[in-house]
Amino acid sequence: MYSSWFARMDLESVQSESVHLSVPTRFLKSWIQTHYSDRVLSCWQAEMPQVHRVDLTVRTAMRCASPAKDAPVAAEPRRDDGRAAPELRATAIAPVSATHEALGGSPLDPRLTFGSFVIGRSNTLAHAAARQVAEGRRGDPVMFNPLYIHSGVGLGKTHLLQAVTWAGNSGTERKVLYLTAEKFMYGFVAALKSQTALAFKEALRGIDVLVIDDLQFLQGKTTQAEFCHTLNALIDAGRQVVIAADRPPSDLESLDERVRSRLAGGLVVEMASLGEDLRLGILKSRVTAARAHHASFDVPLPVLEYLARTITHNGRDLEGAINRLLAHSKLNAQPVTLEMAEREIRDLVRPQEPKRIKIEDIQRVVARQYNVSRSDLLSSRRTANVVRPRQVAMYLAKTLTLRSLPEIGRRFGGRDHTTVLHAVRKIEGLVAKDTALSDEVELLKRQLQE
Ligand SMILES: Nc1ncnc2c1ncn2[C@@H]1O[C@H](COP(=O)(O)OP(=O)(O)OP(=O)(O)O)[C@@H](O)[C@H]1O
Repeated sequence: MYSSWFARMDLESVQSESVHLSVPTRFLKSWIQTHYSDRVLSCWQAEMPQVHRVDLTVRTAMRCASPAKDAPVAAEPRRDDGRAAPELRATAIAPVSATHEALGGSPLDPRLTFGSFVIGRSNTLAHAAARQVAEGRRGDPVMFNPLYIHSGVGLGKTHLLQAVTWAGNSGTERKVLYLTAEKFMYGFVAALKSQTALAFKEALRGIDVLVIDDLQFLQGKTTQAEFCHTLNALIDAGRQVVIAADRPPSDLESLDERVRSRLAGGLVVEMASLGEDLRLGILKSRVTAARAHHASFDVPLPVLEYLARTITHNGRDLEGAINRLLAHSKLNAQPVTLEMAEREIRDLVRPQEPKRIKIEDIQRVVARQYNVSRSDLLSSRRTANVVRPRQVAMYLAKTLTLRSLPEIGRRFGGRDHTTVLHAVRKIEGLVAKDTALSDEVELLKRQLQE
């Protein structure tokens, strides 16, 4: 705890009755103020009884500006509208990739650049934040740290993170390292085994931007602790950290509470599912990319519109659909028609995925139904008018979400998992014999699933 919260605290000055301390980030400042201000003051008073106040401020965390300040950061040529030109120049790919590999990063796909990333309503903010990070220069103040992007499967997280890496590494000034969480774990475990863990840590801390993909796969206490230290060390030194995962930080159940709050302390951006316009844009850009190698390949607009309307799931299925049409038209030497498209992509058209229900939604809907407040549900009050709605809400949380009993307990005011289990069993039993309650629960389920 000391090294997480206090190791980077500095003493700025001591006046007669007050002490001035500083920490490198706003997050650390607010955490220490909320959780430790009284203890810090009493520690001072034990040494210097005349001290009555401890002031805590954020000191600017900047690295020394590099002499190569004017060097261009992104090799991607820009259009008037500020977007990058369609493809990263082929000549830029080899050296960037080589630099990245020399740093021990995970492999990069040369197609995943800002140029090929299509912007739509669901990803505008994530894209703008990623772009800002990629264009930052060594020594610039870091605006949001960490930048945390989350979304469901196949909605463009990896694409965006790799785009940051390509663009960031295309200048000579900064080193951007892209690692999947698995590669991070593997790197750390291998370093421990070969007793080079120190060198591994130093190498990580020597980079300007650390990009970690699929954080939900980070496992193991030691690796997590190491990840936490790396995160703290990088952020405190004014370096940028970018993270992607399939859920928000608060839902990363296997991670330590401190890591979760640190992750939530930067900018957290959700990318929602791809809208129809965005799907059409992605399909068009895929066709354009395919035509670079297969000039005769053409997909009429009505076919693209049909695909955008029917393949709603994720970007990977859109890519798969274009690949199939390409393969079919090449192998059979036939033009792409609507009929052929319908036949080829039949299995990619999936039924609508059930809506992902959040525990907060359940608490809100149940509180409204029973005319209590959400804080009543989370409180320790045990009056009948609160106990039953709370049990119903816990029951719904267990049946409508994938959350575990301990996680549900935590989200209901820090209750034990046995309390949740008791509530679930109680409502299950009542629903079986009490039709009024059974109807009520059914109604709540419907409201939540709408
Ligand atoms: N906005 C977009 N513009 C262009 N391509 C996109 C976009 N969003 C997704 N894609 C494409 O969809 C496919 C899946 O995207 P990606 O691998 O980035 O998803 P992900 O969110 O990282 O998925 P996972 O959760 O499985 O890691 C890729 O081929 C990607 O290029």
